[in-house]
Amino acid sequence: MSDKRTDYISWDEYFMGVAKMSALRSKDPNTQVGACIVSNDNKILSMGYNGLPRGCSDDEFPWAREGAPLDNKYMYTAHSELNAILNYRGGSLDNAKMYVTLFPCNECAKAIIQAGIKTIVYDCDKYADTASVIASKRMLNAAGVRYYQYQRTEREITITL
Ligand SMILES: O=c1ccn([C@H]2C[C@H](O)[C@@H](COP(=O)(O)O)O2)c(=O)[nH]1
Ligand SMILES: [Zn+2]
Repeated sequence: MSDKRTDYISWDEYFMGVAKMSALRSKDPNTQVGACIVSNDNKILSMGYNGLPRGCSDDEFPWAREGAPLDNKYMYTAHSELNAILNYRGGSLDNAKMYVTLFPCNECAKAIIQAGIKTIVYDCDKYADTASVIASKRMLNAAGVRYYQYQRTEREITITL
């Protein structure tokens, strides 16, 4: 009889866990988003989280949600999905899968489609009623990108760092 552990995490828990861990790097006070791109043979290819572009100080640019366009975060934040795509230093992302903690917006959907990613596994869809997410789903459907919601297992993991 084998002594193999049986309570190891599943692939989905592993990759969504990595996406959630990446999100912890975000400085956004309201919504932290993490993404993890995975190959067909379950290799992690890249990761990303929402944050300011290189050279743009986290302390100098605004994090507010409200106010004039130049005084809130939306003009400046690079989204986690785009960062994960841009962080990839290998060849092609054709047929890869993306695990992401928030459903991708329309701009990220464009980048995902153009990168050749074919599957999205998302956790939260809190902006489902917005034009951005409706447009995103319309483009993903047209482009044949499959997406489905991560099924939470409610497993809790404590990591001492
Ligand atoms: O596809 C997406 C959509 C949004 N984000 C980031 C951009 C912002 O930093 C937050 C959203 O902030 P709210 O305060 O919830 O409006 O999420 C992303 O990374 N990817
Ligand atoms: Zn986006």
